[in-house]
Amino acid sequence: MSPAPPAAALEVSGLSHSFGARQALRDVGFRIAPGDFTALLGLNGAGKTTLFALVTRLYHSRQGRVTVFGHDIRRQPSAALAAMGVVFQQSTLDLDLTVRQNLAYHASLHGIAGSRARTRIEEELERVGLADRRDARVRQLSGGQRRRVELARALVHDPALLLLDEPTVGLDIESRRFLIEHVRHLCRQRGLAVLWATHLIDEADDTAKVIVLHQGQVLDQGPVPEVNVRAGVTTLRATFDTLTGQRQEGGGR
Ligand SMILES: Nc1ncnc2c1ncn2[C@@H]1O[C@H](COP(=O)(O)OP(=O)(O)OP(=O)(O)O)[C@@H](O)[C@H]1O
Repeated sequence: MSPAPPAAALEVSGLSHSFGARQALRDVGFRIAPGDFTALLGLNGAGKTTLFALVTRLYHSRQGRVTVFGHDIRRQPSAALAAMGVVFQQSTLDLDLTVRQNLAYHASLHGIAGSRARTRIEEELERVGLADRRDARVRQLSGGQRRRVELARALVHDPALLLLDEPTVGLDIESRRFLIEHVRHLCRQRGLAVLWATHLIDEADDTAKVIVLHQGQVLDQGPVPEVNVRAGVTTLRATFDTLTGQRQEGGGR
C-alpha cells in the first residue's frame, strides 16, 4: 500500500465570497504542494486580493474551506498562520522604524525574541542583500528595497508557505527580476510553497504552475504547458486571452 500523500501546503475548496450583492469569488478550489511556485493570474477585479484576505483570515469565509499544511484556517488559525508568510499588495512597513525594528516587531508577534530573533533577522536581510541597511529607517529606502524588506519580514518566522499579492507593482525591471528570481530560488532551495498573485503574465514561465482567475472563478489551473495544450495555444499569454476572452493587443500586460 502506498503511503498517504503529504498534506498540501495550501488547499482551498469551494470558496465563495460576496460583498453585498457583488460576488467576488465563486466556488474557488486549488491545491499547492510544498516547493510549488504557483502564479495566480487575474486582471484587476478578478478576486485575487479577496482570496488573499480569506486565506490569511482578514475576512471570514462563510462558504468553503482553507487548510494550510492540514490546519483548517477556521479551526486551527494559530497553526495555519504560523506556517504562512505574507507580502500584501499595500506595504505594511512602519516607515519611521528601522529595517531591523520592523522585522523584530514581526518576529515578536510570532513568539521569536532575543538571540534567535537577531539571528533570523540577520539571515533574512543577508539573503535579500540588505544587511548593510539594517539600521536605516524604511523611509530612506527605495521602493525596491522596501519590497525586499517585506519579503525578509514575511520569512523571518521560517514559514513553509509564502503568499505575495502583486509584489512587483511599481518596481523597476531590475527590482522585479531580483524579486522573482529570489522567490523562485527559495522554492527550489528551501522547498517553499509560493502563491504569487499577479496580472503580469510574463511573471509565470513554463516551469511554473498557474491558476487563471477571472471574475471570481477559476477558469483553468495546472502546469503552464498543460493549460496551454488545453487552451489549444502555445503561449501562456494566448491561453489567458483565450480563457478570459481578451483581445491580444501585445505588450501592456
Ligand atoms: N471591500 C469591498 N467592498 C465591495 N466590493 C469589493 C470590496 N473589495 C473588493 N470588492 C470587489 O470584489 C471584486 C474582486 O476584487 P479584488 O480586489 O479581490 O480583485 P483583485 O483581483 O485583487 O484586483 P486588483 O488587482 O485590482 O486588486 C471586484 O469586483 C471588487 O470591486
